[in-house]
Amino acid sequence: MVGQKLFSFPPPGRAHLHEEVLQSIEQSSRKLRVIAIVGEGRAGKSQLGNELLQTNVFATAATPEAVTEGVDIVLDGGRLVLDCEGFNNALASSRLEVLLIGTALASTLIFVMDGKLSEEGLNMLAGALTEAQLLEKQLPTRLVLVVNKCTLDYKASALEDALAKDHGRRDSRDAIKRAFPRRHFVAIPFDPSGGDAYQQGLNALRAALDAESSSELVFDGARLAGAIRGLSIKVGAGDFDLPSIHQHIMGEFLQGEVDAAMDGFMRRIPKVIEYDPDFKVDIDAGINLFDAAIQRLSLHTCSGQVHQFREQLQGKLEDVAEERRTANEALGNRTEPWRDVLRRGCALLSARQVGARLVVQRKQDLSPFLSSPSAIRFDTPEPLSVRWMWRHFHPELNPSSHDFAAVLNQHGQVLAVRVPAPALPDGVPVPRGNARHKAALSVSLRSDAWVVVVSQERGETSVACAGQLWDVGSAFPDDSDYAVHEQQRRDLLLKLGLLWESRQISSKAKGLVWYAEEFRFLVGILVPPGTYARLDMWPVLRMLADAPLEFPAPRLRPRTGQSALPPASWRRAAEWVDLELERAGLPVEAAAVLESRWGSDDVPQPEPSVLWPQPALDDHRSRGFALPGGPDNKETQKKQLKQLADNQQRLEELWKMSNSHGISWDELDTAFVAFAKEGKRRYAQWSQVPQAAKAGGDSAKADLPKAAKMKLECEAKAKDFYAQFRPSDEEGNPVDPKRMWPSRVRRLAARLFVQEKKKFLAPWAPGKLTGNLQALVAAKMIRRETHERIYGLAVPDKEEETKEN
Ligand SMILES: Nc1ncnc2c1ncn2[C@@H]1O[C@H](COP(=O)(O)OP(=O)(O)OP(=O)(O)O)[C@@H](O)[C@H]1O
Repeated sequence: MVGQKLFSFPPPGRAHLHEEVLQSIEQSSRKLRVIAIVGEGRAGKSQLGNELLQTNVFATAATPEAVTEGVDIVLDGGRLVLDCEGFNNALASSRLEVLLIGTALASTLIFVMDGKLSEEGLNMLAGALTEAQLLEKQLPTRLVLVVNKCTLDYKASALEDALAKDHGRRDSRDAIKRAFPRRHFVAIPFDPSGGDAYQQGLNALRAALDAESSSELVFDGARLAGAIRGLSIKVGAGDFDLPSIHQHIMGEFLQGEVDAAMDGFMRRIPKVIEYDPDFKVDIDAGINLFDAAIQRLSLHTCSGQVHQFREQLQGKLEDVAEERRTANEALGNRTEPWRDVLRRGCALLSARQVGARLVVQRKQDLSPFLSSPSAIRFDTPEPLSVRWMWRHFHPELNPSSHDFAAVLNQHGQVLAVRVPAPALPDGVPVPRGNARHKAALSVSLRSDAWVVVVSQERGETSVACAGQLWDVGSAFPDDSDYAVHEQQRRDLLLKLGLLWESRQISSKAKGLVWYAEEFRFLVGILVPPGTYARLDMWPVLRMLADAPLEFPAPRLRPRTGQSALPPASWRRAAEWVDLELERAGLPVEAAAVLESRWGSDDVPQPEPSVLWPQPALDDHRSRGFALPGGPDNKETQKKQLKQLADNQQRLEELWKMSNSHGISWDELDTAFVAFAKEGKRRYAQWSQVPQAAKAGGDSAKADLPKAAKMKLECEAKAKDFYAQFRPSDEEGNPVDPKRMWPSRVRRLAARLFVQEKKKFLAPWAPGKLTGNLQALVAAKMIRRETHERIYGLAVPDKEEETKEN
């Protein structure tokens, strides 16, 4: 460890910063406290520095000439020790700059006086603090005042006693007191041999340095290096003053605290993994971290600057909170209410073919568009409502404005109206559609805003973003199911994918949040919230993102309702046959001993007819003949093989002879009757007054058959659906949708009713009886044929075996 020169004063005497030395500070990975040793010339400052570091790093000599010139430094772990040139040696140049540099940078200032606590020394110290502004912006520096080479017997309270004296120069004493609320006094006796008394003095100095060190200003290396550079520029230029230097260093320090609070906050903030309906980000936690640091250092006196950095922190915290909130909302497929208002408004306008253009502000400021003379800017943003949209864009109600755009802020409030669009840039192909579409495209090319356009001619809603314009079809969904069609959805995603690329969003996770957000916005204009939760965009988004996501997709609900019944024969024939063979004790995987001859010339299949081919029966007959597992002795195996060959032959005869064995006429009859009876009962339930209500004769509604009740229900549903698009009448009361669009309501109600009826009577629909009976016959035949296969074989059924023996 050796002392290195940080500042020197080559002729003509301007401060010179040694960059190579500064770099060692800059690269330090630790937080640094700065101990600056300043004071009178030849007072033994370098020697004290050596004693504190317990090694000879700073040059000392018993000469009258100055030994230390400029500022030497030693980096010792978390401590940066500054040994500064003395200021009042008659044999050296007196440079106040050095005193200023030491005072400005110090976390702890060791001020050394030679031999006695002198008035001149106190004045020098106060001289560095005289400016009133400095006192406003003081650094939280500690003072350790050392009288070195002392021959007098000072009390520990000597400094306080001296500061309490009134010599008619209260100013400098007050300055010291206010600048250094934490101060210590140490006297070190004159002793060239370094005896006990000298060592005691040094111990007192070390104790003073260790006391309250937690409330000291600390810098990280890079920030401290930045502060020193700034300082050197000011000192080098010669026009420095302490307040500005302090302000500069203070700024660096506060910036460090802002970053530290930000880091602490980021560690505590909840991670967005799944949608949390109670998601909340408490930005006060981050502010509190900053406030705690300020309080620890008693920095209240520099309130102006602290306030400024506090506000900067608050801004950053709000940005993070907003980003997390958006991510959470995106995961939950939620949307703000205003988007629903916008969607309903567009739906109404497009239904009535009223043209409109709305610019929705996103991150980018839209002020340049609003500065046009025709634009009307609201002092307080107006809330958006369907009624507002209707009145504003209707050409008869508002002839002066309907051709211009209305601009909304991110919260869906109207910022300005009558906003004209800039011309389309050269070279951009003119989109189909009218002037509104061109205007929308042009705004979207110049900002990140979404522009929603309702076409007057076609009554269609389109959205422009980042120079892309696409129709979202009629926002008035005619389909009672509200679903966005698969193709339409793919189109949107594809276009969003292009946008994503064009935005060059670097982080995948951030990109996905953005993506989800855009998607939500777009779909939010198409369909009511809630219904599009099932559009299930996550799989698509994951497919698009080739890198693993930072947060997983929401867990998909496990599939329920899997039927315990054998699968329907006509759909999953092979599975049904497997189950049947297994039930009879025949291993499905075992290699067949005899191949099936079904379908060969010897055993031909029947001609195709209404009932043939039956897939399950065909599959069953095509399976090879296998032996059930049994005792492994040769005698029995031979017997078993013979039996199997007999079984096959017998079964083949059956195939040729009989077309519907295994089921009796009676069984078929019973099945037919059961089907018809159940169907009749179900139909009665649908179309007749319930028996209980007939007997009881209670309220009028209970008397109605299910069909009539359903009719009323469907009508109400249809009305509900159209109610969301209805405008209000002159008094502001919502208009009855049945009066407004009678035929639309009637049509939708009829369609819903037919759907319900189909659902209720589905199992008894025409053709179902044939299907049912066919399945029954096939099942019975397969059962009978399985019995033929295992007849006489040693299936793990002991009784059969004994019978044979
Ligand atoms: N307590 C002490 N008792 C006796 N001698 C001392 C004591 N402290 C320092 N000295 C001696 O004083 C001399 C000057 O010390 P040093 O070189 O450390 O002074 P300095 O303050 O660093 O000088 P400069 O202002 O030139 O940098 C040295 O010879 C040193 O041994």
